[in-house]
Amino acid sequence: MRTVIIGSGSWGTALGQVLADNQQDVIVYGRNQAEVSDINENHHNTKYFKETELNPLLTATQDLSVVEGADFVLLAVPTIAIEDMCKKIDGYLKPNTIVINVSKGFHPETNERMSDVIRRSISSNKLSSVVSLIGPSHAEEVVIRQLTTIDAISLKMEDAKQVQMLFSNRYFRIYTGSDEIGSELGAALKNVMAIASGILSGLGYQDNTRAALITRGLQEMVRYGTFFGGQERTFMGLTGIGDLIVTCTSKHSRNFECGYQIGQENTVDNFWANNTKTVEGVRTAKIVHRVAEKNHISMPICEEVYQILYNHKKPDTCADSLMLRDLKEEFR
Ligand SMILES: NC(=O)C1=CN([C@@H]2O[C@H](COP(=O)(O)OP(=O)(O)OC[C@H]3O[C@@H](n4cnc5c(N)ncnc54)[C@H](OP(=O)(O)O)[C@@H]3O)[C@@H](O)[C@H]2O)C=CC1
Ligand SMILES: O=C(CO)COP(=O)(O)O
Repeated sequence: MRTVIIGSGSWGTALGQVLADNQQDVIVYGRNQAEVSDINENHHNTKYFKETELNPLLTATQDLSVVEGADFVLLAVPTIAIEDMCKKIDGYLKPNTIVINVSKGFHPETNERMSDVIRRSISSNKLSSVVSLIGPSHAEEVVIRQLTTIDAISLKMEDAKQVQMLFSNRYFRIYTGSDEIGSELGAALKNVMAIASGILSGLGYQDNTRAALITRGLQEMVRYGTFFGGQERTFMGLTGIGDLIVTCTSKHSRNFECGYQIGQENTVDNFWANNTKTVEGVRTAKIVHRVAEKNHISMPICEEVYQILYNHKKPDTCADSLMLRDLKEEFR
């Protein structure tokens, strides 16, 4: 069985190494010459992992035709690039390919979940199913083989099980599930909560505040996710509370880091001027704002993040906005 990973960034490289550790036939496609050479010649991906030495069995290429004949194709590019990438690889795919999604967020214009984008953008005869591999998993820790557990979610359980077998090993354990809506919505929304958690930390708020944020953030995720058909119990698992905890509390989270900078500087201006990293929660906040408003879903924390990011609301006024809200506005 052959796997091609599309994207030589942090997550593509770390997941490639898991498969190399499992002695699977795997290769990473990257558009960036420096990253590809670094992997092939130095067994490093210095841009993302500094000194960490990669498994020498992991190789990379800049030739997209490598996708031809692959049994598994894993898309490790940001949400904004998924549709375009699916269209580029479609011609190379063989029938019944399992496409693995790891991106967390929505299509920037249509608001679709990633599995829907992939199903729409790849010819149906080429696709066995989409399996989303999501859960609490910072690439920086997976690449140094920290114990990690995530979910393989698919509408086709036999494909989820194949992905489970492919990736599982002594430091990387995969569980399976079928609640695609609840899992993908949880993984997308937790990024907005991680920005909120970073903002509050940057403003100087401590442990009580973070616990409140995580708990009330989870309530918002459940409210939003169940409105669209996700199952409440999914949010108590790895793609919900698990991913929420890891990103709201970790220095590795780019969403947390983005929020932290905004909170410390008490303005969003430098973030907009200088950010070059993949911070998925920023666009997700805008989509959640639009969708929640249209459907009358109460999302007070997400709304504050949106107001800070897009309407220049001062971060230090947001605590009052949340804490002094009408007490009658109480959702369990
Ligand atoms: N990093 C992590 O710990 C985790 C990430 N994820 C999710 O995985 C997804 C990918 O993130 P991650 O690997 O971290 O991101 P990175 O920014 O580390 O890497 C993104 C990769 O995609 C490439 N890329 C970016 N834009 C395009 C494009 N338009 N066309 C083709 N290639 C493109 C980049 O190339 P270049 O270097 O040339 O810009 C880079 O190789 C995100 O949705 C993220 O939320 C999920 C779990 C963990
Ligand atoms: O999703 C992640 C870990 O599970 C990565 O989080 P960030 O995108 O915030 O770095």
